[in-house]
Amino acid sequence: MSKINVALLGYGTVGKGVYRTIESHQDRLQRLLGKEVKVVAILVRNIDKHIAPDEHVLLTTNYEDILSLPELHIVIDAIVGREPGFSYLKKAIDKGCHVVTANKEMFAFHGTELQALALEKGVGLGYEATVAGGIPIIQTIRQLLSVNHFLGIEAILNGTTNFILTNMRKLGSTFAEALQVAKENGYAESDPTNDIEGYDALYKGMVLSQLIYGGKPNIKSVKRKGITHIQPNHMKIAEEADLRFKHVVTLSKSNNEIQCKVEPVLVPDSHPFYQVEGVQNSVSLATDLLGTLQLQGPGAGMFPTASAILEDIIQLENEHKAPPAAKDSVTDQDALSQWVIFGGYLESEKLGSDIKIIEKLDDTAWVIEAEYIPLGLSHSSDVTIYPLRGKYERKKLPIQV
Ligand SMILES: NC(=O)C1=CN([C@@H]2O[C@H](COP(=O)(O)OP(=O)(O)OC[C@H]3O[C@@H](n4cnc5c(N)ncnc54)[C@H](OP(=O)(O)O)[C@@H]3O)[C@@H](O)[C@H]2O)C=CC1
Ligand SMILES: N[C@@H](CC=O)C(=O)O
Repeated sequence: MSKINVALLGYGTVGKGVYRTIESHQDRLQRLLGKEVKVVAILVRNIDKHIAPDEHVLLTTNYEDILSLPELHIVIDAIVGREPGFSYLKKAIDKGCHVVTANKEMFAFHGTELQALALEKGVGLGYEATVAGGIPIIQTIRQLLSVNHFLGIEAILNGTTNFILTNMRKLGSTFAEALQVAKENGYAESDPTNDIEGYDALYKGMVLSQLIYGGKPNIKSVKRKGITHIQPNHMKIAEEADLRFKHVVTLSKSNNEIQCKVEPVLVPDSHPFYQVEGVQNSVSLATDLLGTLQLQGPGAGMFPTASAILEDIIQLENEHKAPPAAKDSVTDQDALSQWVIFGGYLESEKLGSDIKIIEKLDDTAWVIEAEYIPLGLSHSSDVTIYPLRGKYERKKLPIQV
């Protein structure tokens, strides 16, 4: 069985989650892709902290070792920060690899350039894991965008802050205690300032903005506030009035300007975010046709993030499947098996024995079935041939020519 060779950049919470999921879901992946998916190399920063999970996996701190692998198909970015992630993915795309990233900071700033490069090189680029952890938000928005116009988004996009707010309120934890558990659970960024001061949520908002509005908000005009100043006694008073603190990203566009806010807000028990607890994220998408769609699910952590990355791998592998091998035949219609021929008088000698007449529609129109249309017929000036999509159901008895 042929293989899809994968390199993992980063072997922390996300990298390990991806490795383990590829191992545990190998049979399923093989059924879906018809190929074995194999992690062949892992890049880390500090090699002394790690052991290769398998003797056949190259564990290295040198990206060039990975780029020089002769057979490499997919590079997954699960490292931290804008650089070196951006440069690494550019090199992977240049080499002809598909790339998948979970690195939202890098993608928020360099996503458009990477997408253009991937398009130019004919490779795939997946970034489902950059926003809202395991929620398939990127796919959902892409699908909706084909018909809907987006009026705005309201979302809880950071699992760590929602987890901290929940634990402080429900368990009476201090801020520091709740953050410590979020770190231990693998939810927090390697520098948790990104979570608690709202940078991570802002990066995710930027990724969504680029997808929905084709541009990003002006960073200088974005109101970004974290959760560090929320006082426990304010939480208590709010709770008694059935109000809860939620850290919310709001995205909209008016007068051709994209507005983005990241801030703690209070929601009443009638609001959909009221029950969004712990590491959950929630995204409320307001559209012109569908109305408002609400998605909710785990926003951080090892396996929800691995799920998003694996979804990307499956999708881009299927999108970039090699086309079926060309036949020796002569027209570009040869993948089709049925055609409708209009015009002229169809003579059996013109057709040849490989062509079956399915039905005569009238004196000048015929439904036929064949592997391909012979050149003589397709170049004949008195006939027009249309490929038939789907399977034609015969209405009358077949007619002999
Ligand atoms: N944790 C989560 O729930 C989610 C995280 N993400 C994103 O995924 C990425 C990874 O997150 P996470 O796994 O939590 O982070 P971790 O801190 O757990 O792991 C980061 C890994 O990347 C490696 N690394 C970092 N910088 C470099 C570098 N310059 N060169 C080589 N290796 C490097 C580290 O190596 P070493 O171990 O040697 O230090 C480590 O193995 C981040 O961009 C994050 O924002 C996205 C969605 C969810
Ligand atoms: N630190 C992030 C991880 C996922 O993106 C979060 O808590 O949401």
